[in-house]
Amino acid sequence: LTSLASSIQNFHFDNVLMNASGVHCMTTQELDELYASPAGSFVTKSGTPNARVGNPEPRYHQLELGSINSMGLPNNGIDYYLDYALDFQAKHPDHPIFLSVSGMSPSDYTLLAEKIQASDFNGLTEFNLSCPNVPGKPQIAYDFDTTEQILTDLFKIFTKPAGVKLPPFFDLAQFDQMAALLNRFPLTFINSINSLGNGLMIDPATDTALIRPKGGFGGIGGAYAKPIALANVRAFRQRLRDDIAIIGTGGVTTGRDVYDLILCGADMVQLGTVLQVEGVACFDRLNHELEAVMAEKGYTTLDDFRGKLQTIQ
Ligand SMILES: O=C1NC(=O)NC(C(=O)O)N1
Repeated sequence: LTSLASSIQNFHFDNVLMNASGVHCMTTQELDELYASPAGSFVTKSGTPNARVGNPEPRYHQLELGSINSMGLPNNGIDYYLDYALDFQAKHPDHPIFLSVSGMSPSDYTLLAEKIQASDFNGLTEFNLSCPNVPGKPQIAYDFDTTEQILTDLFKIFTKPAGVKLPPFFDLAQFDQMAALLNRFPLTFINSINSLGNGLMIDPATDTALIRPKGGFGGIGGAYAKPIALANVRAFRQRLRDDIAIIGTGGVTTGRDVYDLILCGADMVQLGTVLQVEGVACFDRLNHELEAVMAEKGYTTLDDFRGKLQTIQ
């Protein structure tokens, strides 16, 4: 699979696995480790206009079937990640990477876009429209009007490869509405899904919420998220323009889960909770497990089965 070429438009990645923003990507050291790993590419922690401390701890907890987090966008600021990206691309011109950015208000997205547009960054930019964990702030992409405004303002000035990180949707009319909106913009990709917003889990010994922020409310990731991730990838693949690539994120713990996201239409696959739990060893394990599933089916490339989910006739 390492020779596998999966492309997002003009970009070619030597394999489809990469980290999900927020996991193993806060510091230059963690980003360097991702480059040194078998991951095909990597994405930075969402950079905000100014560095942020984020929410009070405990703000992350591993669960039996996944994770809960209410980090609150702690990050070193957009300049830190942009500086890293510019230095990285000078050293590794043939290894395109993703810069994730998040605004604290709609106007922040234009500010972030202007900064990246003015820079020499030539990778892909992921505009995070779905953080569920900043107290008082909504998951932007649940508000269609605000999303339309942000994308309209953004694409007036941004001409580099861009995508949006979406929250999970749970209603077919919302898939229709969001896809119709996204199809109006020159997006290179969408990334679906972000964590399942505002879940709650309990410490059985103390009858207390597991994490401190927001009375214990946080985004759910891991195996719990798989059915929702599959449905969102499938629904957007069925509705989006063919030239908009889809990064599938959510619920991956085995190579079969990677296979299933690709079967639903994913061009690349991001790993969150499994990378947090297992570390960079998960990339080799999952690539080998994916290879085994493909071999079992007689497939040699992802194009043999991408988007070919069958339905019961
Ligand atoms: O977009 C995000 N999704 C999450 O699940 N957590 C982080 C965060 O809280 O920073 N952001």
